[in-house]
Amino acid sequence: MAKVDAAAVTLGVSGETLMENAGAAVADIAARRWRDARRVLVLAGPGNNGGDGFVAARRLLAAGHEVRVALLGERAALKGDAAGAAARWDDGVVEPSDAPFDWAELVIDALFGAGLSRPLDGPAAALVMAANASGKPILAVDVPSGLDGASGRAVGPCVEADVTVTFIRRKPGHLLLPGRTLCGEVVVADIGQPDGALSAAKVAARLNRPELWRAAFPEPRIDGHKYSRGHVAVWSGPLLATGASRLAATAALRAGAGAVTLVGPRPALKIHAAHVTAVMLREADQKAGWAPFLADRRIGTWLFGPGAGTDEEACGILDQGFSAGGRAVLDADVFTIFGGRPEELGAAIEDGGCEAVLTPHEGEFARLMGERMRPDASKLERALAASALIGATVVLKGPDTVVATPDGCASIADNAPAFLATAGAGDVLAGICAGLLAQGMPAFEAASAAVWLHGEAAREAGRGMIADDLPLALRSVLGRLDDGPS
Ligand SMILES: NC(=O)C1=CN([C@@H]2O[C@H](COP(=O)(O)OP(=O)(O)OC[C@H]3O[C@@H](n4cnc5c(N)ncnc54)[C@H](O)[C@@H]3O)[C@@H](O)[C@H]2O)[C@@H](O)CC1
Ligand SMILES: Nc1ncnc2c1ncn2[C@@H]1O[C@H](COP(=O)(O)OP(=O)(O)O)[C@@H](O)[C@H]1O
Ligand SMILES: [K+]
Repeated sequence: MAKVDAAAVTLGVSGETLMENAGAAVADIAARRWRDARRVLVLAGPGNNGGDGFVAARRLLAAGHEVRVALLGERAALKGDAAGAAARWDDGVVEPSDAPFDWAELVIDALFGAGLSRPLDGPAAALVMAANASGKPILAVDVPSGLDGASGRAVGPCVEADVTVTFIRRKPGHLLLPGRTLCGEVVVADIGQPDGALSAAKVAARLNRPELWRAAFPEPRIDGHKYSRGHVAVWSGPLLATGASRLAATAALRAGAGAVTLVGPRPALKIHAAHVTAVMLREADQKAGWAPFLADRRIGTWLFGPGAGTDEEACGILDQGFSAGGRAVLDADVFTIFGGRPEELGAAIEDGGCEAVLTPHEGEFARLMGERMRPDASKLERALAASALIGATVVLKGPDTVVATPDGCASIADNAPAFLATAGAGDVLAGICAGLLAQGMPAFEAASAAVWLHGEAAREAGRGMIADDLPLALRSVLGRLDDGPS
């Protein structure tokens, strides 16, 4: 944002104008969201975030509110645009220890924004804790003070906001946990930045919404047939572990793959046969495994991991997949098989000439990556680093699922409901992803679309859903996608 700011100034919009617009947006949202709040307490910090607070204070006063400003630091020490904004605030300021929380009906947190450089301590920490303890509604400017906007981490005390008004674009910290929960509702305000200012910053991550991947979403063709819609082979678990692969296979079919085959040993197939109809079954003998099938039918996409096991046989089957090349979705047991050896996983993917998508949850990710990640790296940085190291698209799952590619693209999702955390949900996600890859969708778009559809399917199915409900719920989600932008 500092680069965007600087570019805006070069393009003829001054920092003073940006700050005035930022403060005006804050005042406007405060007045609209809390119509009945007459008494507003603004907590202003020593930098430009505090400057935004002074602008908001002046505008709210002009609009008829009673306003008090508690300033952290000396008024005379303010610099640049913040000093200008404070100079246009004609009233006095109070010491942080005198901040009138009992009097206030709304608190505006303009202590620290993008310039936070270390955990809050001393008077800043005390003020944040007092704000949280006050029980009054809090509107945070840019980010809740104490939150690192780049990572979503709060290493020290942090404001727990009801609404956060940020500028120009959401930052990763508004989406990554715990940031998302500390922000409350996030409102993005335009502050008159000139066209072209944003291109000054390399935007690595985007919010996962259909706009991101809709153009690459596969459309069935009138002259198509089932094999032109892609054929997915899913390796089945053994007799007593068939459910996971069956969930994945069903989801791949619902996601639009033309054909899906579960491949595995006969005893397992007998269980599958009692459950599935449209999904095909193919026996693979222990020795030859699925190599002949993958080669014979020119299966373009294969999925391995859910319920697969980690024994010697499973490892052999996985090797055969790599040798077959094509597109691969690797999940679950793959991260145990390659635990602590991500480079070797990368080499196997490269040697096979595969295009791979990996779908670990945090536990599997840690198992796979061992000690390789910096402890303070954000979820976004970790997914990007793993993706670059392994040479595969990485879907790092959770409430804030990140999709990352080796060339540095990323999406962050915010649409999964908390009740999606249920056994088998991950298998369904892997299946949706395979179904989209099989239809020729590029890996980043396919993985991002799969994550979004998965979250929407859970919302559609509603509370009480189980993983088995998700594939069917995809129908109405896909139907809405056809209706246009959501
Ligand atoms: N396009 C933009 O980027 C715009 C940014 N604006 C505002 O400017 C803010 C960024 O301003 P700044 O870069 O001045 O940064 P901040 O105002 O977030 O904070 C910087 C100040 O806080 C001090 N500080 C940092 N961490 C501290 C800690 N833990 N304890 C005590 N003091 C600490 C620094 O020494 C510095 O004085 C944004 O968050 C936003 O609110 C808007 O005014 C206008 C447009
Ligand atoms: N708190 C949460 N809120 C929303 N979605 C979640 C949450 N926790 C996990 N998920 C999602 O639920 C799914 C669980 O997958 P996973 O852990 O692999 O389960 P399983 O192995 O049982 O299939 C993932 O898609 C993950 O992103
Ligand atoms: K703030």
